[in-house]
Amino acid sequence: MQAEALAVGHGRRVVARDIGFALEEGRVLALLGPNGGGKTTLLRTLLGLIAPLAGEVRLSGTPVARLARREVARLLAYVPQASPGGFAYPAREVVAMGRAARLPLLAGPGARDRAAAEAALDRLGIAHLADRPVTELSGGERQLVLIARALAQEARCLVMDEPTASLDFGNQALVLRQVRALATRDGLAVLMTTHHPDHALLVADAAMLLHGGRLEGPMAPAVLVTPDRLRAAYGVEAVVAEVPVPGGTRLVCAPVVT
Ligand SMILES: Nc1ncnc2c1ncn2[C@@H]1O[C@H](COP(=O)(O)OP(=O)(O)OP(=O)(O)O)[C@@H](O)[C@H]1O
Repeated sequence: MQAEALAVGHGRRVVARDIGFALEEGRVLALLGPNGGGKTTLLRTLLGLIAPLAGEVRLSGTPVARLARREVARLLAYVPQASPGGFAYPAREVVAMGRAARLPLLAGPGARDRAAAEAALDRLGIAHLADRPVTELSGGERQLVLIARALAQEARCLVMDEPTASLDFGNQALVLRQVRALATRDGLAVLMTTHHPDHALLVADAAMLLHGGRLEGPMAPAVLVTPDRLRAAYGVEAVVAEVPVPGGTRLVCAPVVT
């Protein structure tokens, strides 16, 4: 996926301009930014749901605007936030819904589609949840089901809207581990929005910060995530420091509350 000289917004109101980045296979790109900074607006533009106000988004070299929705879905899979509620479909059925873009219109899933759904459940280590209604799953499990649904779509690029939102500490780590593995092991291109600069440091190859109508980056997370930038974007003091972890050290970002 590539964005070039992109301006995004609603109607005639520009939310951000001069946006440029390329997302490559095998890489995780994190999109940071304060509430109202424009992350959702940018994601919706990348998905072809709202038109760019300037510039263009290309998928496999073709402008998204020239692709039909089903073609976009074959190249790009969207993973929404896991919200409670919804219908009590078994996880297996929810994952099989990811095949819709690959089916002839009005056709039900066939053996190949069922196999792709099973493979996606397996890949995320949630095959044992296949028959459980998604409404009875934990937030982390539900998020993994939604990622599996995107995998079943067999697109090479995943766009995730805050995959760790409203997850507890353990489930955040569980989902982040899978996000990293999807890029490293499966060679997928992953763009994820996050409210946690630390998550960008933890799993992303590159990070971008959207605020004040501009996009900073992409650049290495360790270069982007600095106390000065976090103060400017979020109005908060933060420390970024090396801490020992098994096998070495890593940069950690934490807010300072006085
Ligand atoms: N449908 C819309 N019509 C007009 N303006 C909108 C619409 N949706 C969002 N906006 C405005 O666009 C700006 C960016 O909002 P957006 O939802 O993209 O930010 P965000 O970074 O995703 O925020 P959050 O982190 O809170 O989800 C805000 O000023 C918002 O009020």
